[in-house]
Amino acid sequence: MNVTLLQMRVDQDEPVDSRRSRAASLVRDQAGADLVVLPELWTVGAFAFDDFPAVAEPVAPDGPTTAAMAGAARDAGVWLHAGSVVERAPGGELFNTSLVFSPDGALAALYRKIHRFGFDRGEAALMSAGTEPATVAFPAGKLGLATCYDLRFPELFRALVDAGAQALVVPAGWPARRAEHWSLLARARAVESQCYMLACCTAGSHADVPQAGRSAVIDPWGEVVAEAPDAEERVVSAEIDLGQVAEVRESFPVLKDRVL
Ligand SMILES: O=C(O)CCC(=O)C(=O)O
Repeated sequence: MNVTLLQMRVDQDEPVDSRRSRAASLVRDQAGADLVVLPELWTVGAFAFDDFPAVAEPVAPDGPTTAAMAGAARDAGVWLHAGSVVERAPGGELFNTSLVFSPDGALAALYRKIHRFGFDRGEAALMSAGTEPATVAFPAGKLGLATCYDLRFPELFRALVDAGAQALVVPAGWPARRAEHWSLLARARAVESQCYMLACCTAGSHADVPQAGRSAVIDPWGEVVAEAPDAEERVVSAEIDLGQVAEVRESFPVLKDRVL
């Protein structure tokens, strides 16, 4: 199957509405792919905390990002992991919520980021934490969902493996300053989970935080199959075979030796 990561530029001088249209058109350009992935909080920028309340939107058919991404998935005929949005939940709280659409434009899954970044500031102060790990089954296999800072918490990935994930999808707005951590942890989670890793980060710079880019497709042996070389806007595509997950787990059965 073909997977395509859209490493979009998120710069604060581009209005949110025009970036939303641009994202929809980038997705439409990927007709023929099986799965397309966008980064974390690409509408506003993961570090543009001051703007979160103003862009917060419901996950509802008429929410602007839900509507645009459902339409783009349908037009392109692809499974779309639409990265994440600042969700305003019915009770008023904000969540960092990832959305997955099927090729008919239906919302197939949502995942509210469990580990919020910022310690006692930024996202951690403004947003509520999700509580449920999430997977989504699609024709080729099962995706496990996580978001950015979640990558630092291997226990979440163990839960996703136990739930049957064969590919882990991690949208991010990871800062360039810790780009080595991003690449290292993405590979580590692929190796320890014996899963594909689809790690899609933003490009550009917003709120004075240059982004890491370096989006990557990593196989269950930890080999990098495709990777953006930098933090420019890039389309990263790869052919993957989810059957390799079972092969790697059978030929090198470390997951069977888990004790805890
Ligand atoms: O863990 C990190 O270094 C970055 C995490 C982050 O930027 C985020 O979760 O938005």
